[in-house]
Amino acid sequence: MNYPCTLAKCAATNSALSLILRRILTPPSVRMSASTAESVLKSKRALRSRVRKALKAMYPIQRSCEDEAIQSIVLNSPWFKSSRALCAYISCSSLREVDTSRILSETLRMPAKDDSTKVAKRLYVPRVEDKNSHMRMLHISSMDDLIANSMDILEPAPVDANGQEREDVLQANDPVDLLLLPGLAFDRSGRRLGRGGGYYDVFLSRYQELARGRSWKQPLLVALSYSVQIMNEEFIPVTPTDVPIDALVHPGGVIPISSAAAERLG
Ligand SMILES: Nc1nc2c(c(=O)[nH]1)N(C=O)[C@@H](CNc1ccc(C(=O)N[C@@H](CCC(=O)O)C(=O)O)cc1)CN2
Ligand SMILES: Nc1ncnc2c1ncn2[C@@H]1O[C@H](COP(=O)(O)OP(=O)(O)OP(=O)(O)O)[C@@H](O)[C@H]1O
Repeated sequence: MNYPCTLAKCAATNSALSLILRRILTPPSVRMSASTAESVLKSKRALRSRVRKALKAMYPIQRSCEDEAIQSIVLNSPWFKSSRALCAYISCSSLREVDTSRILSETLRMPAKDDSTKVAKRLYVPRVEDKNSHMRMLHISSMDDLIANSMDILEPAPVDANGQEREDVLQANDPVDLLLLPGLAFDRSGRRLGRGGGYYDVFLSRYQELARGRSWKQPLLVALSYSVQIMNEEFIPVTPTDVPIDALVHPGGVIPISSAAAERLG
């Protein structure tokens, strides 16, 4: 019996198959030559490892100051206050991600009946479905809806406590107006480097296609970034499938990038 070896072969076959499938499904307009793709992949890997080190080197006090500043900027902004439905990540402190806990609890808090300045919001959070860059955004109504996955990131189970399937944002009747994105590196021109799974890029391109098909306004893509994660322009390597962000929130403020952001962020 040789289970681990068989499993390893299966995994290798699966990943080869998924590469072939991606090749077939990716239109020629977004393909790159094999050698360019390989060199971009290498530079992405090198940059990820550099940023991970920089994040690990941050003093905890610096991190918590930046977490507070970034969350306050989001919570006090008119574009967050007026949003009715959003997707946000559940931050993972061991990955040194910008904390979203205050934003999430504020999003889930129902407005007081006599408070006309706040609107009730619908919240969708990520759930990884498989290793082929497949992630869904599922509706939650409480932080108690979350359990830790194998990567130690909190995520919702597909069904709620009453046995009801959670709503998938791609199946919802109404659009989301805002997405709060994690990542490893960002720049002022809208480039974003993720952790390498392709989960967000695949999800974002699907959501944008859905919004186009339904003639919905595209949601604002806002990334949250510590100071050390902001790179000089053109430094982050990009491939045609990388989805650009609309705005960047860092401890010093908001950087509007796209024209949609300039309009909505003022
Ligand atoms: N909070 C949060 N949730 C998320 C994401 C995310 O980036 N942050 N994702 C966004 O995709 C998806 C999960 N993807 C993930 C991809 C890699 C790792 C991770 O642990 N990466 C390690 C390196 C692992 C390795 O290379 O061996 C790391 O980055 O240090 C975690 C989640 C969905 N949920
Ligand atoms: N829209 C897409 N369709 C098919 N494959 C994609 C798409 N977007 C990304 N990928 C693939 O996913 C893999 C990882 O991509 P990349 O390194 O850009 O991810 P990332 O931006 O670091 O991660 P994430 O998007 O999860 O934050 C690559 O093999 C890439 O080709």
